Amino acid sequence: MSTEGKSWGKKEDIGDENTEQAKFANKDNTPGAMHRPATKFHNKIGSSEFPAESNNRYHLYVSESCPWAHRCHVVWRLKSLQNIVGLTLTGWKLENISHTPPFDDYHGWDFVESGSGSYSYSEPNGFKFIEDLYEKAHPGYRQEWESRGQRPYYAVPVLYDTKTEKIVSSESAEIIQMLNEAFEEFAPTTLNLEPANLKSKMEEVNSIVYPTINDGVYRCGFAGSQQAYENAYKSHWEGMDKIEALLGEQRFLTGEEFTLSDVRLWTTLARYDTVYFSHFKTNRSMVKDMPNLYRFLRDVYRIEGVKSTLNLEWIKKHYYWSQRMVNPTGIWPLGMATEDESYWEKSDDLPPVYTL
Ligand SMILES: N[C@@H](CCC(=O)N[C@@H](CS)C(=O)NCC(=O)O)C(=O)O
Repeated sequence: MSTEGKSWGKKEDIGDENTEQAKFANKDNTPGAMHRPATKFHNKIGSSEFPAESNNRYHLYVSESCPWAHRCHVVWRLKSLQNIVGLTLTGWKLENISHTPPFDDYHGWDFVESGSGSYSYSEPNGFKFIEDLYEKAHPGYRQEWESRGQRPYYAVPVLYDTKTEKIVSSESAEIIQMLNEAFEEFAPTTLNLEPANLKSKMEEVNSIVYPTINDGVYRCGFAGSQQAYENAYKSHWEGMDKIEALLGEQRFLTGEEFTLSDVRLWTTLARYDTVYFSHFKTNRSMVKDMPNLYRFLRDVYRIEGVKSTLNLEWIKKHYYWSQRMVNPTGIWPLGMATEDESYWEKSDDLPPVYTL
């Protein structure tokens, strides 16, 4: 049976903006290669429509399961924006994902069972599903996708403006930059995760990490043909080996300083041994068997605040249960090494980089 064409996304959805998807788009033309659709909203905090303000005018919607959204949660926490930018964690399910119409039963992330963690979260803007947010901010959003025969892309993270009821951005790479710098005048920390002198090095490592690792694991897992999977797997492991070697020479991706690039790598690695190794068939090695990646994983985990953003149970349930095109039974596995605390903390770890 041919599985051709059952992968996610079409090449023409990549968009022509200067976004990550466009810059690092999957160049594989093999039928069945995955092409992540472009996110639609790319406004900036600090513009006349969206001036920097505190008091939760802006609200961040993230899923604890999603690695892109997790980036934002980590930066929000490290920048101590708890009383400045609101936060809602979605539930873990994405129900009724389908690649073929009709898409009527697909509503995206829900707020029925809200996120876990040591502080409480709520959905203050009256949305039941993330679909409600997208439709409120951009009426006709569903229709725009359905008219092209596609499932509406209800991506998280979303940075939402409660005043204008518009989406500022739905692109994690841009949201983490804004969280890092746009609320500086209100933020109780001087931590800068994108120092000017490291920007070009950051871009250099992002250009490896995004296509081969962050999106790379999805290119393996969502491949719709054997050939597309094999191409994605090869490129993924070229990237992993490069980063393993780099982290053998220095503590973080750009040297000794922890930056947004490290956050971006970390949220993928944190899911690796639980999910990607088996569910996405990236199974050459586990992170725990790659000494430098594993050291990095544990090192970042020990930065104060990071641990509280990691919800492994919801990560596991989300992928294995929601992605029925990959795992039709929806059964999630038991017995993960990552569920043991000793996986994350070892006595010979380096001292934490930051204590907030
Ligand atoms: N380029 C986006 C990717 C976000 C993304 O694809 N999020 C997935 C979850 S991992 C999502 O929300 N999917 C919902 C959908 O496909 O409707 C970003 O980095 O923010």
